[in-house]
Amino acid sequence: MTVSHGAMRWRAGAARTDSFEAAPAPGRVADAAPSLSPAPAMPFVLASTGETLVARGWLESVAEGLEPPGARVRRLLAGGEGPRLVVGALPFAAQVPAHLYRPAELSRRPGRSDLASSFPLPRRAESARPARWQVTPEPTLAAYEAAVAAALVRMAQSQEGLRKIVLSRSLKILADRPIDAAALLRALARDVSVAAFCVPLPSAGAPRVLVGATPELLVSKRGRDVTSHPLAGSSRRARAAAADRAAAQALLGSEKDRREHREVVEAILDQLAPHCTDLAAPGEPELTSTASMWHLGTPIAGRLRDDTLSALDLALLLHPTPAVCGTPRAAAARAIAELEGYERGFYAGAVGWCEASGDGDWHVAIRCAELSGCEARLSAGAGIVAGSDPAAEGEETSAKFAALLTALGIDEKGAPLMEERA
Ligand SMILES: C=C(O[C@@H]1C=C(C(=O)O)C=C[C@H]1O)C(=O)O
Repeated sequence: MTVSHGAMRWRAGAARTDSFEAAPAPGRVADAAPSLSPAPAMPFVLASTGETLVARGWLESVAEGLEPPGARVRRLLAGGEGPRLVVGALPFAAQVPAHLYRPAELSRRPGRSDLASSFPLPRRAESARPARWQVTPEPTLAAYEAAVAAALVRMAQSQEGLRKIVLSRSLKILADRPIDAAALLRALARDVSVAAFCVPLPSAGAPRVLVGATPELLVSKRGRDVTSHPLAGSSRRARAAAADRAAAQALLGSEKDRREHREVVEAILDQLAPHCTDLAAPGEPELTSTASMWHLGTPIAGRLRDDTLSALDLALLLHPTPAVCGTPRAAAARAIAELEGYERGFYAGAVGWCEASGDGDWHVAIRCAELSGCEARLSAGAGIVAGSDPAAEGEETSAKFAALLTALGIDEKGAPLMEERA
């Protein structure tokens, strides 16, 4: 079988999963469904604490259609050859198509594998790493703070009960050489408290990939057991132990952050309740940390009443939670579209996998960057509620950029970090 799309043609029958050749005749390309993808240049990788999943190659995309994505995935996985699972990414906005595909090869290992040694990802020579970086904030920090102020006014005057809006900003990065997605993934994966991921994205031109390291589990399903671990309420970690502990305690005691957090937990419990028995969450949030951030988190667990909902169905039910959108959802999404001033793409969406059995994991796509050649776009957001301070929310987004920027070896202005210069 040969499937064509964009500028590449991939032979599913070929022994290697990542071989592709030059473009077929133009007429053939025009016929192809827009959601089809050529063989990705990078594998799909999801390295969490529970499992490391690497999916190479590409057999078939989940085509757009009138049926809900969960039903289309079930149909795709009902027959054919290859691993009986789909991998991919859900965008933030409902009007952007999801990117889900069946890979050609699958490797799954329990626990967190060392990506550097376990998986031969392409390596680039030291001399080929970028030396100069240009970082352009989109929007600027000042414009972001003005948007936060506007969001506070909008909530205060809201007729729709608008009480949380998650506003983000982005950094557009241009390097003097192509950015090495595999090196970035390996650097991010050193923080074992996060799920490091790499998702090849559809592209008509240069390969595009979403790379990140998220601390937030949207939903996981094994048999009838469902879990979620929402986060909301954040503080930058400090280098000195005493200051770090103080930052954590201040976060735990913050009424504003607890209110921001409760919005997410209540929304997830409300969405899951009709489908679950034994749905449970602790009444108080817990502290959870990454290498650079403290968050308030709540582990949620339930048991599905019946097993017809897949992990993907559940992800689509919950997404976008108030951790990345707001409450009420529709009004917050409208406010985001009007106030943010850029397209989120797959940032604040979800990345994960779903098998034919319905089991699967979906993680919230934050602390990530879309890479293509010499370019990257990083995004970071913060939940705005009554009592939020625009400057503090701006600083929170800077703190959230730190994981990606550190892994790239630069600061928010594009200057090499001290460790990198040494
Ligand atoms: C939106 C982001 O993070 C989300 C927002 C948080 C907050 O507002 O405190 C915390 C964790 C995430 O749920 C991001 O990292 O870009």
